[in-house]
Amino acid sequence: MDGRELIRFDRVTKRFGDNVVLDDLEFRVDSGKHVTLIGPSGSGKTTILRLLMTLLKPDEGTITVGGEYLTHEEKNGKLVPAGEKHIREVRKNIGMVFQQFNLFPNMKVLRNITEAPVNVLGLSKEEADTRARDLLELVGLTEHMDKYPSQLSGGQQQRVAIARALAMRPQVLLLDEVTSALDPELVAGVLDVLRDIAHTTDITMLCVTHEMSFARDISDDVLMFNEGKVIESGSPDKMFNDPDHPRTREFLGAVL
Ligand SMILES: Nc1ncnc2c1ncn2[C@@H]1O[C@H](COP(=O)(O)OP(=O)(O)OP(=O)(O)O)[C@@H](O)[C@H]1O
Repeated sequence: MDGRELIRFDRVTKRFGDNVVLDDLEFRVDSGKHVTLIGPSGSGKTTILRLLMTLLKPDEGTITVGGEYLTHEEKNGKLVPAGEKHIREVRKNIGMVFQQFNLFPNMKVLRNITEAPVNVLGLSKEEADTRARDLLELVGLTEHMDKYPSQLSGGQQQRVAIARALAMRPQVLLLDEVTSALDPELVAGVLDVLRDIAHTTDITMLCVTHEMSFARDISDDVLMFNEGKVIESGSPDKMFNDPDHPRTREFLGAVL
């Protein structure tokens, strides 16, 4: 599966009013790769993840995931705006973990994880339960499956959110600053789980983070964003030790 293009942004422009957030943006992510997006606040990193989740639409350009257009579909050889059904199908391939864990507060941990596999993928309750139990083991929360989210720490809630995203077996996992709402002592536990997933599964990851040592550990590629464009990309070794672009050097000098 490695080496095949999974995500493609083709000349994508996104504006909010006069603010051009993404400017004719081109980039690709191959299947199985772990890519980290870095760059100053406001450079458009979260906007990219939100476009992939179809929470936003580009003003210009196209985005494909697994060769399928996200916001368009082909009908009679023509590209037309995608219908709800098409968007739902493409979205099944994409999991996202947000800064705020966004768990269902009225459901116990196990049910938080089984809900979408049952309702969206049509798994039986037993199949979804087995899948959820395996994932709870992976994130180290087996003994908490009968609790409500409010009975867990923020770090534990975030690990449930990771398990919930993985339960859909997405091709790509989007991670948006997943530790930035956590107390410092809870960050390591969440990053350890994500390192484990990055190193033991073939899931594609697209990650926005300020945790540079984590980015170094898991990334195949690091993309530096500035003013809506990728101004430099490369291996973590290259990007963190010897970046070419002055703006990258300046940014990393400020955050490392
Ligand atoms: N819904 C929105 N309406 C208007 N402007 C928005 C909206 N969402 C984002 N923006 C603007 O788009 C720009 C890029 O935001 P984005 O959140 O993608 O940046 P970012 O690189 O993720 O920043 P950070 O590191 O601070 O999270 C910012 O100027 C932001 O104010």
